[in-house]
Amino acid sequence: MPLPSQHTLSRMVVAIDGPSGSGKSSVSRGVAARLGLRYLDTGAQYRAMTYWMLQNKIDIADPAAIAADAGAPAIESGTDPAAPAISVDGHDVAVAIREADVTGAVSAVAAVPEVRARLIALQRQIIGIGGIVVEGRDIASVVAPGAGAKIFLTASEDARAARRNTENGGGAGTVAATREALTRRDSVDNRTNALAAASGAMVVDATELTLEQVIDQVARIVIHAAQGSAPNAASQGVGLTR
Ligand SMILES: Nc1ncnc2c1ncn2[C@@H]1O[C@H](COP(=O)(O)OP(=O)(O)OP(=O)(O)O)[C@@H](O)[C@H]1O
Ligand SMILES: Nc1ccn([C@H]2C[C@H](O)[C@@H](COP(=O)(O)O)O2)c(=O)n1
Repeated sequence: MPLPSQHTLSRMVVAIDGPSGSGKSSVSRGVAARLGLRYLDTGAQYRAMTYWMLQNKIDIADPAAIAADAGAPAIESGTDPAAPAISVDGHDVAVAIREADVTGAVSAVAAVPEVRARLIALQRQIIGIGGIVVEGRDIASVVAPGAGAKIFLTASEDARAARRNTENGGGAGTVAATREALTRRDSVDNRTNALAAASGAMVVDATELTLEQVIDQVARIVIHAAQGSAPNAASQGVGLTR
């Protein structure tokens, strides 16, 4: 397959949405690295906002309190897929935002409209003229509805829980707990953003695919989109929503 011109790709916005643990970060970074694009993890920004709220003892059960401070933290995201970076008020929080306290609170913070308005504006500023893979929950539907390629990445709950459990170094006994936590977060997140494919998104089911196979499939979709042609969905095991 001929590659599109570098100019076309350099303006491309690739939106990757999907439920928790479906592989958005791993796939987005892999695709961005392969195609020479930037990378933005919007979930990390919601986590960074949540980290700041917890550090500053804001009551996360009180949406008005969260809203009042939504403009306070200075959040900066790096866009190198080889070294994703995130800082709050100048401090590197890449590790801290993955801790259980932030994971347990982030859905409540992300549901506050003032938080979303602030972070969506920041995301659009970073996206700029394009050349970027952006992952989250509302990228194709809200943040960048004009994205040149839209992917809804999914996988079965069992596969997502098993993969996350392996990542956390857990034994087989904790898969059920991981699955429950993941399902609970999806169900709260689903009230803020429907966890469903946006109009025009290609659905990629990663349940039976290796990470490398998913990156191949998504990179192919992006290249086809940049060439202005439709990929052969049937031969790639992907579906297009209209
Ligand atoms: N196709 C795959 N096969 C096997 N493991 C995978 C696959 N895709 C992702 N993984 C692994 O699954 C785990 C979750 O992936 P990742 O963090 O990329 O998901 P995510 O959708 O970004 O999650 P979250 O929304 O919670 O941030 C990681 O350990 C990753 O290496
Ligand atoms: N565009 C986005 C991205 C993320 N969120 C929320 C939902 C998640 O629970 C949380 C953390 O995201 P993750 O790091 O798990 O991908 O942030 C959102 O509402 N919109």
